[in-house]
Amino acid sequence: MTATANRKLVDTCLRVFCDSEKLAGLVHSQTKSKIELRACGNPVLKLLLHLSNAIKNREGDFDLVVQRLDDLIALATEKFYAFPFKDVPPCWRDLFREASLLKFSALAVKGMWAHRNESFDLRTPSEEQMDEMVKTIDMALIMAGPPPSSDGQEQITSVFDLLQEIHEESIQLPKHDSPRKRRKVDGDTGVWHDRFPTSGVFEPSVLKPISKWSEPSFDEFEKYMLHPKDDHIGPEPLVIEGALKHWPARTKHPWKSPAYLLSKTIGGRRLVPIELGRTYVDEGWGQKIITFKEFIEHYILDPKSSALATGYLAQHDLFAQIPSLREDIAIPDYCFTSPPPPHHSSPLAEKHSKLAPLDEPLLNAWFGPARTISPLHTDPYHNILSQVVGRKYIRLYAPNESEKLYARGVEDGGVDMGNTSSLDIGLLVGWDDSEEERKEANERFPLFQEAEFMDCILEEGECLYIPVGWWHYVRSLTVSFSVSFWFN
Ligand SMILES: O=C(O)CCC(=O)C(=O)O
Ligand SMILES: [Fe+2]
Repeated sequence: MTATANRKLVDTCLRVFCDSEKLAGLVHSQTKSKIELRACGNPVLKLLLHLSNAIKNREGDFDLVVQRLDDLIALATEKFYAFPFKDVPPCWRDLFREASLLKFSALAVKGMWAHRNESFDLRTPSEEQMDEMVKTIDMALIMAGPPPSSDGQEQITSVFDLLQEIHEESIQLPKHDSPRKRRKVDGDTGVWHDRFPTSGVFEPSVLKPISKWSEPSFDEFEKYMLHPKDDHIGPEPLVIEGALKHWPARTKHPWKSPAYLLSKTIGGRRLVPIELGRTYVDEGWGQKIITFKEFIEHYILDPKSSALATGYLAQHDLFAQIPSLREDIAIPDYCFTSPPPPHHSSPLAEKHSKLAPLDEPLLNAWFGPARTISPLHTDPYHNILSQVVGRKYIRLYAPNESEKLYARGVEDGGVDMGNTSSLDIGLLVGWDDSEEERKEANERFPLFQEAEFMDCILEEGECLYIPVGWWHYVRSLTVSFSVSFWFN
């Protein structure tokens, strides 16, 4: 019941997020954080403690408390721009996270606790208050990363579960309302569609089809990898049919249904990072963080009329962020086989073979409209790319074709793009641009046409095994949702 969820949520905020001892720990910890935060002035930490007490004791003007917390978040954000993202000193991440959790607490207490006495007014927060709460805590996760302790991570997960519960409770309509009305989430189109459109865009012909195998067993797949046809090349890509049959995402919890995805994301309020622009090597490419609902509404369901750039939720660990979606899928057994070391010798292969073994496969979501393009690149892991919704054209080149594929190098700013090719396959093959442009591009990259490839259209429900180091170019033909499982 919402009342219980409300109570638990407020309790977590007051007991955990506003815990002065935890915040004081930040002040007194012997880490670099302390020194750096001290350098910017102990007042920052004092203010944090002061605001936390104000929330805990429900003293003062909460709007003002939120404003001061916004100032602290802005101070931390400024530092995020002063460093490459991965080098942002932990203290600024800590400040961002703690100030955000306090802001969340202030919003939650304000939205749900009406009186200043010990009894709850069991009020359901308004839509706007829910929007603001979810945004605040999701931004903290995305910008600052999850809290370092597993306790801290569990607390955040349970807060999202409670918010989900409160949301579900709030959309329960009285019995006499029709089910049709229940699904109404979108003001413009009235009702969310029950499934994403299946219409497609231009479809390249498959010229060198990759072999297919229906549900190989664990042993059969391991043998396939260990005893390749050509010893110089090693295991080749393989389309695996039937392996996703039992995934809830393909059966009772259909990811092809926008309404289902929205229901899992607190009514589409969860934030996701989106890549914008044709491909990540194009000029003008960028990223932004938007709500799941905005993404589905503007970039997936209505990509043309919105006149926006293509948006792609690409290479994002959505399942760490939303664990209930993780329950709709299963790591394919194939990821637990022991693949052979790279068969070819190259600096890239050397780098791959030095990577520490993963404890668990790395999961990533790839969700977007028709015509997202992942340019030709390699990854340092084997991959089972699983197609949950829609279809994709995929073209692969063996590692020993690398000289014909014009890998980029270290670019301005020191970013190593050695795993990404300079080639725009769509342009070179003539799918996307004029004949003249195609010719010109081929003159610039004369070896490209000699490179041997294999290709496929990965259909809904199929997986593609991509061996480590193989170049791949991926182009969605319809709305598409794939999950990649990287393993070694
Ligand atoms: O599906 C895509 O767009 C790219 C997938 C990919 O590159 C991968 O899973 O490694
Ligand atoms: Fe990849």
